[in-house]
Amino acid sequence: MIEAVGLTKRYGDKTAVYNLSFQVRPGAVTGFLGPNGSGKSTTMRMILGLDNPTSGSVTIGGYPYRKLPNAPRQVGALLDAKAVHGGRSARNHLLSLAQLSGIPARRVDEVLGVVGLQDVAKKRSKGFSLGMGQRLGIAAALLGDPQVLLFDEPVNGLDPEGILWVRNLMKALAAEGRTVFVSSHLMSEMALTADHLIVIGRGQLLADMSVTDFISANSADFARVRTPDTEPQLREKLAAALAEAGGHVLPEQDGALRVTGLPLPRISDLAHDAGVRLWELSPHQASLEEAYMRMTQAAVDYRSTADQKAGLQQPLPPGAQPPVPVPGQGQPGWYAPPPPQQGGQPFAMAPGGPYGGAPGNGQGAPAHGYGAAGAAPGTANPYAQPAPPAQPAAPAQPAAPAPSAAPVPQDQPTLLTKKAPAAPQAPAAPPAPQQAPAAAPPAPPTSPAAASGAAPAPGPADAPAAPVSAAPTTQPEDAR
Ligand SMILES: Nc1ncnc2c1ncn2[C@@H]1O[C@H](COP(=O)(O)OP(=O)(O)OP(=O)(O)O)[C@@H](O)[C@H]1O
Repeated sequence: MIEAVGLTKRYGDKTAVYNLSFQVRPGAVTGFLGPNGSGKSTTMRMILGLDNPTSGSVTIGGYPYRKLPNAPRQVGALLDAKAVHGGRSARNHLLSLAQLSGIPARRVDEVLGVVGLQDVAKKRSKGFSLGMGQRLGIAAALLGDPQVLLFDEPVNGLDPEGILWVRNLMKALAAEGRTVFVSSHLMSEMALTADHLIVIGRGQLLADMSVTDFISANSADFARVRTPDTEPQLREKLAAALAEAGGHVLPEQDGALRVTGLPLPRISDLAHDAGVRLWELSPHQASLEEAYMRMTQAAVDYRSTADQKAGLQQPLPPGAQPPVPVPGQGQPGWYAPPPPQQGGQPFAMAPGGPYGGAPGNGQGAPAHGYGAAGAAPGTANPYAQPAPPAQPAAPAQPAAPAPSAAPVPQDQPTLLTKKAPAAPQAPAAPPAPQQAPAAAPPAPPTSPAAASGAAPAPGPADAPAAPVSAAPTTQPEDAR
């Protein structure tokens, strides 16, 4: 198990990681998510003893990495696939790492086979493609057959077959009881690979929970309802009935309606009562990408001047007028419904019809769409997954890391409530971390070293380099 307690890292006046506490448990793939510059690599470097924390600590199996007995046999990592001696062949690169750690040469050939590089084992790695380099880095991480594995963006540059292979590899490693900690920006891939998520923003913990809980906590489940394409008036009629009954209704591009706030049986009954035939009525959950975007948007440092939400925005039906952004406020029209506990009220009835009405006023007045006038916020989740236990009270917010930090209110965007963008310069304190709703399982046994009660190894100077592609990155701190 990896355990961070109050982990903080400052580079001069830059706070890269602040007061981070989490556990990464064996037997699961734990995804490590966060926007660019949020501190993921810094955290991984501290886990691997490549950077010293300014304060706090991080241990693997109860030991700081540098004091871990026989660390290269217990921990493998891929931090930077390019950190190899390009003049060496793949095999020689792995062989040199193996020799440093007392790993037998036959293991080199084994891992070359595992990552599919056996045919190019004698080729110099400087001629490798990005994906081949990633495979070599993964081979290095696997070399010591470690119980704990860290991967920083392992699928970067891999082809679809390679991505599938990495996904299956991570899952297989976790299924063997290993601790697998993997960072990625590919949400669709994380949704398929990870069991648990640790999400950070601006160096601070935003969420520590299962993937399922994360999506539920940051989006509402919804229903898709479709009426016969040939009779558009039925769609209008149903939308009005659903809104009247307290539902929140959004048009989808293909003519269907996206409905939150009403359970499926109720939608069916309302359609029946209104004399509207249905071509589709199906339950849906927002994607991890939608939930992640919703959660982290207040903690994004590097944002394109182009509309970064374009692909997530609610598409408008033909002829509908797009919502008009309120100057100085966020873009209306988030695609993912807000989570129920955020009191999401995506739509209120627009005067003048479903797509008409005044531009959003930032308080819930719609620019388009259907909805119940004055629908109660916090409408129950329509698709009735078991409600998670009440979240424990959020811990007191830590002081902002930099003196200039300006607090930004917890972002609770709804489809109509627009958020004020973060102040351009001031690093904002991210929202209070979400805790896993379910009680954390008891901590499984720690790494073999700790479990066996082995005495800590000598100090840092004696710690052998890990047989990992992290090893060559041991440049002096602050050199970047
Ligand atoms: N050696 C260093 N010296 C100064 N600042 C650093 C150093 N290393 C990291 N930082 C800063 O710390 C912050 C966190 O960087 P880090 O690389 O950990 O983020 P990240 O989450 O891994 O980002 P990405 O997703 O883009 O890889 C950034 O603002 C970065 O510029």
